[in-house]
Amino acid sequence: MAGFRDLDKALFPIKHISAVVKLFRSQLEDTNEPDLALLSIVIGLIENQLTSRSNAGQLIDSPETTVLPRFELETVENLYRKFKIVITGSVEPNKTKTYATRDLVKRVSDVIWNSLTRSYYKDRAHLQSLYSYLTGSKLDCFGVAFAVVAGCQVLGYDDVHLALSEDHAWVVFGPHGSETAEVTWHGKGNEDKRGQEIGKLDSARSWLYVNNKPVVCTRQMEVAALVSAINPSLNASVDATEVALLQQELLWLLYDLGHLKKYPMAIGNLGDLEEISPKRPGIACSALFEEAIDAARRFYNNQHVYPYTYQGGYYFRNKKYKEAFESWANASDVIRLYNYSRDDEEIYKEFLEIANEHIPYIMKIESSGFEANTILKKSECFANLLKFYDGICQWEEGSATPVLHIGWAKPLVNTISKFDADVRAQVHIVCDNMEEKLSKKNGSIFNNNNNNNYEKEYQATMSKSNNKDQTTSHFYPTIEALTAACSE
Ligand SMILES: CC1(C)CN=C(N2CCN(c3ncnc4sc(CCF)cc34)CC2)S1
Repeated sequence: MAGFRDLDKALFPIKHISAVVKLFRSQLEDTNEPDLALLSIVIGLIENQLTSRSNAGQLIDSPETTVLPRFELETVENLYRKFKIVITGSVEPNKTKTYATRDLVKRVSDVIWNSLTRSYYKDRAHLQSLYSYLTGSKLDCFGVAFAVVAGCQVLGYDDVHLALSEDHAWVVFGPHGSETAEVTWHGKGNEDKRGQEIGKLDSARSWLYVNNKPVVCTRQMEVAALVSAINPSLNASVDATEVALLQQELLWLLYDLGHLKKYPMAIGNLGDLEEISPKRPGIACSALFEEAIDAARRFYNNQHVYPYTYQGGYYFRNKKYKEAFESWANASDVIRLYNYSRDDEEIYKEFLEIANEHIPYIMKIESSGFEANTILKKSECFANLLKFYDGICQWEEGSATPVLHIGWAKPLVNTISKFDADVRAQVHIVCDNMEEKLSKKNGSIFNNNNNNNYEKEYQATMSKSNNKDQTTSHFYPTIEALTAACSE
């Protein structure tokens, strides 16, 4: 581990954002073991100081001139030392340079777990860093997983790494990261599974474990995870701009060093920040959302949903409704292969908001009669809408827990009825991929899909369906399910 070196200490007392970027740069460039505990304490200290005081609205213009309250070296050193003592006081360091064991990982998780405050509001903001852990004995579920990895780094286990799905975090360890272990809890009222292997049971088919295509972090990607977890919010509606600027600068540093290449959500986070306040001429935020999608397609066999909802949300906010429908149809194309389980509430809420808030809002605007080239005349919009709803129907099929209810069907029927018959008639539905559909029933879909055939399949489909005069949409035979839902 790089440790807290004299050249890092020389940057203190920290008064500007640029000094924090320098600290991160030296940790990321000078060593292949950036010190997770040090960086998490520094970021947590800054975030907590700047989001607890009422200093909203300070004029921010650049990383060099934005004045931060002084962050003293001594404060950071004391917390850093405290973390080392908490960890090495309970678990013996790895003197023999061996791989971590399941027992070791579980013991580090127990040290963190048993030192947390008995009961507190787990979803509160600013509970993700070691600063929160060391000063308030509180961590959120991501923060516990991160703290376990930072603890294993302190003990000298460089094989223990953070594994991230779109709504959960765990660790990998052992030769080539071949072992997995739960180290934190997930969701409300669920018994934690700490110490157990990942996704051996039916949970393997839930979105929560992304069909065993998690983002497995390097140390540098673990730094990207702590930077992504920075939460600039002062309250529900106001952000501390200097914290948002710091997060954006650090994400660009990680991007430029190549550490976001396999981390779609971090690229998406940077895209969201760039939409609000562009810092990098030449890289539009829309290009970042596309980059996140490409990374998910290339490295995670297109099993992640969020890259498409980052992009769909961007198009929606910018009134590009035709493009938003396409992104949301692609998001639905991912979820359809999963089985919905009780652990998947977060993505359920995401699709519910798109289907029952965003799409009805767009329909209202587009049918107000003042839109010249309204999307209601575009067959590809209708096709993408059907594909969006069809994917959700397929998600439900074969799942123990139902997804759709009458609350979904009303906006759905209302939306479809807004398209004229002649527009609907232009959509030719080709029912193919029957074998893919059937194999989902008996669970084999996740086996042959593991050979990452998404890229080949994607290219083949794209080359086939580029005829201009009509919209040929590749659907799966659940249009019946869809129309049945409509007639309810
Ligand atoms: C399109 C969206 C609704 C916008 N923000 C989204 N996210 C915000 C940032 N998120 C994340 N960003 C970076 N890394 C991670 S790891 C993780 C699972 C818990 F550990 C979540 C997450 C989660 C997803 S998805």
